[in-house]
Amino acid sequence: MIMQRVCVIGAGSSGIAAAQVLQARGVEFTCFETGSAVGGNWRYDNDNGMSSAYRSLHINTSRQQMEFASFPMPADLPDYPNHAQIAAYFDSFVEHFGLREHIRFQTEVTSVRPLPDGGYQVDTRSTVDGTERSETFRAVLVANGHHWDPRWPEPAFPGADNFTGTQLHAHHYRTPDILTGKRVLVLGFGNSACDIAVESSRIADRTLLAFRRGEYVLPKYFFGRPTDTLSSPFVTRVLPMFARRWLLGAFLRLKLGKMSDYGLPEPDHKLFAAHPTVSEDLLSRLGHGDIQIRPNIARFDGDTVHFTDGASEPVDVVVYCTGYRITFPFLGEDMVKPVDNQIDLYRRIASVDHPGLYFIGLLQPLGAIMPLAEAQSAWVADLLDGTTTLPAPDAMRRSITDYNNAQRKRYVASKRHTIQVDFHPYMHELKRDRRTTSRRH
Ligand SMILES: NC(=O)C1=CN([C@@H]2O[C@H](COP(=O)(O)OP(=O)(O)OC[C@H]3O[C@@H](n4cnc5c(N)ncnc54)[C@H](OP(=O)(O)O)[C@@H]3O)[C@@H](O)[C@H]2O)C=CC1
Repeated sequence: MIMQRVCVIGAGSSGIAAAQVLQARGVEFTCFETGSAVGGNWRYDNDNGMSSAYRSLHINTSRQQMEFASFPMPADLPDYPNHAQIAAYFDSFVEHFGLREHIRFQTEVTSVRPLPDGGYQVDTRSTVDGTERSETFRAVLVANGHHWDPRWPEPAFPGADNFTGTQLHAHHYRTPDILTGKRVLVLGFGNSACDIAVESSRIADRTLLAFRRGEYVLPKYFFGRPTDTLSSPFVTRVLPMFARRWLLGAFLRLKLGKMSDYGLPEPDHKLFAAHPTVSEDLLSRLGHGDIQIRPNIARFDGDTVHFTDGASEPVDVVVYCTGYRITFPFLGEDMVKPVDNQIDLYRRIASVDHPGLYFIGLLQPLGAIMPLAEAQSAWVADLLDGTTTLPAPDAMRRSITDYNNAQRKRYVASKRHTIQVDFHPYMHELKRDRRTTSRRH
């Protein structure tokens, strides 16, 4: 039997990007989605249970940066749309390209197994009536997202089990009413922590923001323009990293001063050495005294949180904004098992050991994922329709090692920095690959 079809797992922003590209390239495919709608993380209260979106969520990359190249966002949307506007955009993307009929909704992928003669067996289960099905595909594009499986502090803080207050992860946070009048502690210094601390600071009795490492808090605007529009393929080509670092550092100093001017510790790393923390509001909430800074949690005792500086105070609610684990429940551990979020893929897309297994949108860019997922899908489509081939496995492994070494040099060691890419250089790398008939190391 000749397997023609390709499987796409997930109909979030990356899955629908893949679907559009495959359809345009005439590659037959079926996309499976656990929930009843497209949009993944950007679908508030998604019935697939995997969205981490909270009611007040606005994207922190600009509309101009996040739109698909094949389908611009409506120009009347704000610079930083909210989740409902983004989900509506994805709905219209799917309608425009007629992709809905290729998406099998309310169908969970339970297992993906390689077949002895190539291709994959994909097992699914209907979330409506439990019907199970097995089908074969010549390739699998995994687009199940990486912001849905909450990472709780590892190891848990001593005494956490007996803490008498409420503990929740940012993944489960939806609306601020649960914080009203409470003594709230938000842990972490990523974008979830900033958004939730700011929201808490308006209604809680007291808001503490605790973290183990200082960050640069980037504003959403510079010179009246969304911050990420200051970068471009031209800028990243002509200015080396040290020059971009110097320039952004100078802009930041001019606009905001130093982080310590707001009572924050100065970061112990250079700019661009951590995933950007973007907030227009955090610094002013600190200035108003409505958020107070604390070091990391050391332990819990009843309703009291002890911090690493020896201080302690009573807290009612702890919101863990400690990031997410990269997991693939449908892939056997013998296939792909990220350890501490480390996953080795050629160009952050292709499995070396499992030909035909690709990952779309498994990236954390300095920029937005959506156009990169679209470009990755075109890169994969070249392989699927035979336009190009992959390099030899050894060359791919060398490339992966180079990438991992560069990551270690560039970024603060953290489980949140294993899949980072720079938007324009990565886009350029994919385009350069596509211009060659055989992918080189
Ligand atoms: N508006 C938007 O568009 C938003 C986008 N996002 C995106 O979602 C993704 C996830 O963001 P987020 O949820 O903030 O998670 P992140 O992984 O970005 O940040 C996790 C934070 O928790 C800290 N942390 C982890 N473990 C511990 C621990 N045991 N003790 C103390 N601190 C710990 C990390 O510190 P360390 O750095 O030291 O590891 C880091 O500060 C990011 O890509 C982010 O940009 C999130 C929210 C809003």
